[in-house]
Amino acid sequence: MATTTTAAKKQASSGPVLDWSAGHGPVTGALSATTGAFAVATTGAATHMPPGWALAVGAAGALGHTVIGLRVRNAGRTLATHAASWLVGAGWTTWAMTHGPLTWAALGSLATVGVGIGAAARSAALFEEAREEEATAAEQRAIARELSAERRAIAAEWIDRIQRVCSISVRVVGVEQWATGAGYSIDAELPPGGATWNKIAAESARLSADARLPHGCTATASPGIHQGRVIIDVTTVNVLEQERTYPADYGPLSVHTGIPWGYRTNAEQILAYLREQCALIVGPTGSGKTNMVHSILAGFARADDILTWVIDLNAGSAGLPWVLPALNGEINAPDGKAVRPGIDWLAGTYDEAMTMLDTAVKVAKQRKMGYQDVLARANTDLLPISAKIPQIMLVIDEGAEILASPDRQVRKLGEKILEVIRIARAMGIRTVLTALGATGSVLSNLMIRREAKVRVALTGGETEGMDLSKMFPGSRGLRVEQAPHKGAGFMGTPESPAALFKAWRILPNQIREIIAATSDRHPVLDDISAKAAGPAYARRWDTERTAWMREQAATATTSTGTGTVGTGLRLSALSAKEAPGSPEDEMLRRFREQIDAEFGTAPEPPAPERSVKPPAAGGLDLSALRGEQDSPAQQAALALLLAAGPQGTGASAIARGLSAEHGTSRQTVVGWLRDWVKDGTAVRIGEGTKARYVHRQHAPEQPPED
Ligand SMILES: Nc1ncnc2c1ncn2[C@@H]1O[C@H](COP(=O)(O)OP(=O)(O)OP(=O)(O)O)[C@@H](O)[C@H]1O
Repeated sequence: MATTTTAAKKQASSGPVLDWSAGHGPVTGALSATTGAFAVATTGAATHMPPGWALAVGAAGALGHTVIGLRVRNAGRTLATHAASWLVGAGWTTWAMTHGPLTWAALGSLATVGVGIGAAARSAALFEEAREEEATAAEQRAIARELSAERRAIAAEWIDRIQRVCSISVRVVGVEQWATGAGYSIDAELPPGGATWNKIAAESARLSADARLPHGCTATASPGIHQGRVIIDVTTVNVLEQERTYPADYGPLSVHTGIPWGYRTNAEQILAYLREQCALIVGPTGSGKTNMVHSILAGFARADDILTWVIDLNAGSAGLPWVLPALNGEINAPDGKAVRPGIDWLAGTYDEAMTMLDTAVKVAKQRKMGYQDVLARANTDLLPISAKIPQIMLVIDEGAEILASPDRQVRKLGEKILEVIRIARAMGIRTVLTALGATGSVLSNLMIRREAKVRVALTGGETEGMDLSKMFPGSRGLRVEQAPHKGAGFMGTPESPAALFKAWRILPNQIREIIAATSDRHPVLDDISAKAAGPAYARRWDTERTAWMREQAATATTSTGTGTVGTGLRLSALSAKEAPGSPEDEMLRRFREQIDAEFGTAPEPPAPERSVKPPAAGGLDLSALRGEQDSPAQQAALALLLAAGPQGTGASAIARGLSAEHGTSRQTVVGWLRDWVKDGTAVRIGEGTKARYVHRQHAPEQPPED
């Protein structure tokens, strides 16, 4: 109450509040003007107000609106309308006060004034709207003019350049600047007289030099919409030089929509379509192959219709970062649920790899029989892959080396890999093989040539043994020197011709993020397949079958002495010696139970199919070495280690040395080396695939004994 009185007093003392900027439409404006004028006239007449006052208020109103109009940049015409409305209103009020407002003449003329003001205001508003639209259009025209001026300049520059370098007079039809900002494409018409696009393509290097493009940028010509047109893609920023991390969007993917494997020189993603294709990735040591495998596994983990099975006989380094954080319970899901590993199965030993490949063959055969009705209904011979019937992607690190191995045992694995490739395309099992090199023998295999058309060659500056023409038959102008950066190389798929590309850098923290983000997205093996896969699959996380993972972690702990491995994962919990029934055993058992209970990855088998051996004390399954202790092969291996001197050697080199005489597998040698490190015979230097073993006689200093 008090407030209202104060406000009323304030208003009374400061006079009527006039809001000059208050907005009115044509109707409300006219109404407000006429009712206001009528009110002033009747009150003025009743109170004998001098009529000149109304005129003064009108003049002030006209002035006030004009000032505000100018401030908001109204058109002159709008200003005039507003001012005129005030003045006409004021004129009528003055006249009505003199002659009496309550006469038919006064009321009639007021209505006419109202309609007049309304019509004027309406036309002013329309005019104002049109004026605004015109201003926006003019602004857009200016931007477009600026853009097309830039495009016209590019077109003129390249018409001259192509004339100068290739002696061809083209007519540029369009210039498209890439949204990524890494360059532009020119669409040009070739002159009549038989000029072809490849004439320009052949001069790519000279055109790039003439355009003064930065190193690593290219001008590449390709066919246009018909044979008389050419598209020239010009990169102006060398994105292959930059380190780009795996995109932070971990949204769902599908085998049908393609899985991004990296990016092209125009910074656009390149997708691998693997429903029917297998893939081959070649990269020498240090080229960024392991990193690329991780970014591939990231894509597979994001898909809701892919189960990833990994074989990595090289101490499981490709797969472990996708399993251990979940296995160790290091990642907490927000809802407290168990987190599933980022891959569905990891084989790090020969036996486990064989089991996995046998299972894949069984699944493929069972799917062929069990899904006859589904195939008939969908009228296809390609099993319709979905989250309910997932695709199995077998990723085999250094799989090409397995195929080309001289070792008889390893070759058996190779034969199984080829069998999977041969029989399982239609049934949704495909492979990704990596290779250190040795592609000649692998690519001469008809099965690989035919089925693995998604190909990657990571060069990382390595020129030795890189035969790009074998990897990408039919593509010209690919030179290893074009991709000198780690993680960069060439990629070609049936959909996208071989060209430069780079894999994203992916670090352990992103792997952990992806494991967490995708945990409840992974599909479950369909019942028909799970039945075929049996206990071999259902028990894949059993203690004795994952013992090697713990051993791997323990070895890494011993060698670094810090409780962490190169991947940055905390493995100290696994480094302790365990006996059956130890906390680690218990943890693994609980992990498996949780996985099965939460996700029902497979039906619980009645009894294990394989003979399950209890893990030896210390958590190591040494069965592979039983009967081989101090065998001639082992003695020969020790001799090779000694002969390697302070430089040391690795498991592969020793296995190669033994292959002719003993045919020992690399995996067996890995086991021996591991034992020798434990009992102090050898010292391990370096990490992961760079690890070397030096005989203690040559070791620079003995590791401290605890
Ligand atoms: N896509 C990439 N972008 C930037 N740097 C990369 C990329 N990939 C790899 N690197 C760099 O190269 C190094 C080697 O990568 P990676 O371990 O993947 O190679 P590799 O071929 O598997 O070698 P090795 O067999 O010796 O382990 C990495 O530590 C990283 O510094």
